[in-house]
Amino acid sequence: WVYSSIHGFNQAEIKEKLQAFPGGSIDLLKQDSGIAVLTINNPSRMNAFSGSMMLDLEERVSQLENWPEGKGIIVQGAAETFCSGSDLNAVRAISNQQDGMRMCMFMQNALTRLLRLPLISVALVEGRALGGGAELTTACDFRLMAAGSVIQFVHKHMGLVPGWGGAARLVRLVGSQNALKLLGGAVKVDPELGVDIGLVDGILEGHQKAEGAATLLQQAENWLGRYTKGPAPVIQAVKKVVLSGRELPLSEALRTEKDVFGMVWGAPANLEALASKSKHK
Ligand SMILES: CC[C@H](C(=O)O)C(=O)SCCNC(=O)CCNC(=O)[C@H](O)C(C)(C)COP(=O)(O)OP(=O)(O)OC[C@H]1O[C@@H](n2cnc3c(N)ncnc32)[C@H](O)[C@@H]1OP(=O)(O)O
Repeated sequence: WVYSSIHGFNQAEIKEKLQAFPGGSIDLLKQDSGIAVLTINNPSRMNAFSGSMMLDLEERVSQLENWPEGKGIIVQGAAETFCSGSDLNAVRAISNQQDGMRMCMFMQNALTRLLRLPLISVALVEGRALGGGAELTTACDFRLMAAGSVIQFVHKHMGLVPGWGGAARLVRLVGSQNALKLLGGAVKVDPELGVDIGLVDGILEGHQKAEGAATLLQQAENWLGRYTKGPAPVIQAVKKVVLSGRELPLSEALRTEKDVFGMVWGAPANLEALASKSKHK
């Protein structure tokens, strides 16, 4: 949690406020494969985040934090587009300073927890990821884009900067020079540019409803499968050591790595591998 009561954050207050802006949902499907699919679902508003969807997101993240069998997660939008950011109707209604700050802290908490899940996460971007939708993509470990899709931090055009943690994460992903260009120019990032600057990890062909070919979701699952093959405790351990290396100062990251190592050392997957005398040819 980035913000709690010691930062003057009153979660109950903002939850009550957000509840007043209903519409859409965040749908979670946990699969036996250990890969979950999280769908941003508000197609009549290009999957914009209503207030109740922000609450839904936090609830879904809590469910994923308690999923021992989980290994990975794909975040996608419904109806062939990703997410057009905050619902502008809600934004207009809470455009005062106090509510804006509360919403910002709530979403930073939720997206930070999403990124910190012990699961390998992929944003599957089809169509547009705008404003808060672009920020959401940075709260995943990887981004895959369908041909013809766009990620755009449109905040400058709204007289804003990212507030859901998207700027801080973007700098870490693409460096400060590229981040400044993307935010300062509200640049439309297509898949090729995304790959070029290191924001995007793969380009997918086809559509969600592709006939006779792998759907985008199947392609994303195949892509992710390379990294989630193996027992859940080991995959979760991999994510934890990378996360601590990414977020913590070196000494703290090393101590965390020791603790995580302690959890896999002598555990069933380790003993099985030792017994099988495996060769890594
Ligand atoms: C920037 C900070 C903030 C944050 O980080 O919290 C935000 O995210 S603010 C939101 C930023 N996003 C936008 O400003 C998107 C504005 N919308 C568009 O640019 C277009 O609608 C677009 C490009 C997403 C789609 O254009 P297209 O021509 O394909 O479709 P329509 O414009 O007809 O859209 C269909 C329908 O969706 C409604 N819509 C789209 N985005 C939003 C939104 N963010 N909030 C509320 N409603 C949205 C749009 O108004 C249309 O509704 P209709 O009733 O049919 O007019």
